[in-house]
Amino acid sequence: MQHAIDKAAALVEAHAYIRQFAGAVVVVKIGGSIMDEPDTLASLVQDVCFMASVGMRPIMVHGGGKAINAAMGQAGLEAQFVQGRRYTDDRTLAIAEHVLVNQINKGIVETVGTYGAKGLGLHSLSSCVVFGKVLKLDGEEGRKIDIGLVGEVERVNAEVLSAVLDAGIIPVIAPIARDAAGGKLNINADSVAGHVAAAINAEKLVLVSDTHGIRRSEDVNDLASHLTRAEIDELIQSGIISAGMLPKVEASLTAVGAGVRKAHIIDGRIPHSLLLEVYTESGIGTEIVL
Ligand SMILES: Nc1ncnc2c1ncn2[C@@H]1O[C@H](COP(=O)(O)OP(=O)(O)O)[C@@H](O)[C@H]1O
Ligand SMILES: CC(=O)N[C@@H](CCC(=O)OP(=O)(O)O)C(=O)O
Repeated sequence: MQHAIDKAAALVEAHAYIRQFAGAVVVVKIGGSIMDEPDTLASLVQDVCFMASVGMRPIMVHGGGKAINAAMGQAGLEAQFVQGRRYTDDRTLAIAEHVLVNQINKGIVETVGTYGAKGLGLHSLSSCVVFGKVLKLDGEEGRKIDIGLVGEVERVNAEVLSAVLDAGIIPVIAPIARDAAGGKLNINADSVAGHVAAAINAEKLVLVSDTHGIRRSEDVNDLASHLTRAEIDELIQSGIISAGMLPKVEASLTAVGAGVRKAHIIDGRIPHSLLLEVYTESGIGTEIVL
């Protein structure tokens, strides 16, 4: 009996948040790091569909770095990353687009359908909503680092996104952008999510990855529940925040800097971590604040 009463209490707790977030846009970025297990991905998509059915307006942005690595390996190419971004030549771009758009995006849209919601893939082979220019990374002594056909976001078509949301459809965005000349650029999916959240004035940005949160030291259990821009800068300088975490903190700061109320990094391997973050009092993961 107590178990049943606890379940009802969880629903009542959720009710307050369901009312608070009615109509609010939340951008959920799904990292390739949690896509190994189809059940984990499906459960996350189910959570997003739940959010839509209780009145939120979720937008999904997905990555797929691990799957691209595997496809590159099969093609005899070695993946190289600089500051969390993949060095991308023509062949790599073609592989990344195929994996991200034809496999992952398509799969997520189909899964949305199985949970009774409607998803629409927005990407380089359909209606693209993300436009970019070539990204040059900052190197030592003011030098710029060229990593090929990698982009940074210049513009997000928020009008198209709003129209899709107004139609009750969940946008599912893949991180291959168009450039001004009609070419394509590979953009880190966290960066895309941060700019999408900023452009559409989202309430929240949630980056779902394979870590309980951001480590503050070498100790894997030393996780931060909150981090400010100054603390993040220090952790980058000391090398504690590195690799794939770099674009996540940058994206979170882009979003909160533009007025998005909350940016979170949560662990998608915890069942229903997304619902726990949005609909309960006990926040999980790391929240990035200004
Ligand atoms: N300070 C840190 N705290 C937590 N994870 C970190 C940190 N610095 C680097 N990382 C790495 O970032 C990874 C997440 O980035 P990434 O592999 O690109 O994930 P995703 O595919 O979800 O975008 C973690 O698994 C971890 O290895
Ligand atoms: C330029 C760049 O790095 N693009 C990423 C796009 C996919 C991505 O970001 O996937 P995750 O979210 O799984 O890391 C890449 O090629 O891996």
